[in-house]
Formats: sequence, C-alpha cells, structure tokens
Amino acid sequence: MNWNYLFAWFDRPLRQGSIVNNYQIKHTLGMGSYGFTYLAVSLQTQEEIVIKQLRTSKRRTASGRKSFQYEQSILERLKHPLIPKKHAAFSQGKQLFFTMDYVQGVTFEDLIFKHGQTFTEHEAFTILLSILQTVAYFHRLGIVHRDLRTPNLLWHAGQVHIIDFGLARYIGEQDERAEAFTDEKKLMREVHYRSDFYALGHFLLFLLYAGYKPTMKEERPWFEELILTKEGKHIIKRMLQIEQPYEEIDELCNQIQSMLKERETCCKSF
Ligand SMILES: Nc1ncnc2c1ncn2[C@@H]1O[C@H](COP(=O)(O)OP(=O)(O)OP(=O)(O)O)[C@@H](O)[C@H]1O
Repeated sequence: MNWNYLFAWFDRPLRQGSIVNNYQIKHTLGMGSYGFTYLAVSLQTQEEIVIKQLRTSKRRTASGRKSFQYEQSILERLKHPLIPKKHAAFSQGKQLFFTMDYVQGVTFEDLIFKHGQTFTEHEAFTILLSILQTVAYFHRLGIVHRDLRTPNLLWHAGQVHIIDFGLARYIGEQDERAEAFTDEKKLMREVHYRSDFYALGHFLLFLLYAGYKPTMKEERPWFEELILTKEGKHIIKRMLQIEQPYEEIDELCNQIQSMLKERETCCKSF
C-alpha cells in the first residue's frame, strides 16, 4: 500500500470562512507541493495576513516537516522591508501553520498576462537592479533563494517584494535532490548564488518578451529575436551561464549600473 498516495487524497485546503487560531480564511492563494497558502484576516486586529499550512501527506514525512520548519527559520532570519516577516507558528488539531505579512502586490506573471504590461530594456534592467538590491541582502547572509520566478516577485507601489523562501538554502548546505537534477533545473536549484542569477536572467527575458511581436515565422534564439544593446545581451548571457557566470552579486550590479548610466548619458546628449 502506498501510504503517501492515500494521505495525499486527504489533502484538502481549508474552506473559505474557516477559523484557525483567531484568523478567518478569506481564500486560498496557492496550493504548492508541500503546503497550502491562504489569505486570512485576524479576528482581533482585522489585519490581513498570509497563513501557510503543511499538507497532511507531508506532515507525516520527516522531509515535509523539515521543509516547513526550514522556510520558517529562514524567514525569521530575514529582516527586510521587501521580504514578508514571519509572525507566529501554531497547530490546530494535528495541522501545522505559520503566519506572515501579506504583501498587497501583483505578481509579474499577472502584470504581464492579465494587465498586458510591457517593458523596455532600460525598464527591465532597472527593475532587475532593484530586485538585486534585496537579493544582495540575503546573499550577504549566505542565503540563496533558488526560486526567483515571476509568481514569487510581487510589484507593489513601485517596489518589488520577494516571497516564497520554501526552497531557500544556506551556502554550504547540500540538497541531494538538486544534485540529481539535470540541465535547467540543476542550474535553478544549485545551492550557489549563481542559481539566483540564472533564475533572474530568465525573469528578465520574461519581461523583455512581454512586448515582443514576432516578425518572422520561424523561431530564433532570444539574442536574435529581441532587440537589445550589446551590454544587455552580454549581461543576460552571463546570468544564464552561456558565457562566464557571475560568481557573486557585486560584479553583476556594477555592470548593470554602468550599462544604465551609459544609456542615460547617451540619451541626454541628443
Ligand atoms: N506573503 C505573501 N503575500 C502575498 N501573497 C502571497 C504571499 N505568500 C504567497 N502569496 C501568494 O500565494 C501564492 C502561492 O504561495 P507560495 O508561493 O508560498 O506557495 P506555492 O507556490 O503554492 O507553493 P510552494 O511553496 O510549494 O512553491 C503566490 O504565488 C502568491 O501569489
């Protein structure tokens, strides 16, 4: 009998209106591989909050409980205005929960697909640079996020918030599963700063492709399809490890800064 399969069958998110530990569930925000994420409201303060719950199937495995605990310990370590703060951890019955700040933002996925937002090269690199300032904060603490994708980057009031530290690790730690991966997933999940640059390289292409209109029938590689500056292409190639990868964040930030500055000077002279 495959018990995991049976327990997975019992995994169901809490219903809208359910009460857990003085919070009322408004709706489910996400159903990830090891947990459910809800938007809830505190019955005491009326504040909106995010609640994460470990799936029943994962609660019964040591690795599931460890991942749940791990995300909390990373969030406890991080104190940054653009990263949600962890509040409380509690259990109800046998169910395990923790709460964190609710970021009232829109994901870049929705920004592009629902709102039709497009970005120039200059805008895309400016956004990337602002994200890298937050990434530099946790890289300095030896933490790699390993999942910097469009659903985990939220745009709010002109700033980008980073969420979902469920796959984050400290440099020097091992992730046996990641070592077994090949190709793209291996580069995304490597416990090294490079993996965050790799993910953000893809994020940047995502922004740049938002406004792309094909002019030819056949598909070409991104560096032929997108009209980009030489410096822009070079930075993306290094982020994607097509050319010599960036080993740490300062070199990447410096190159983006000088590229943006050069463009500004060049445009001002017209
Ligand atoms: N602190 C937060 N503030 C606002 N929205 C959030 C927050 N945390 C998560 N969300 C929303 O919930 C969605 C799902 O949450 P989350 O990314 O934590 O879990 P998941 O992707 O479903 O699962 P997993 O952690 O297994 O990848 C996110 O894409 C985002 O829209």
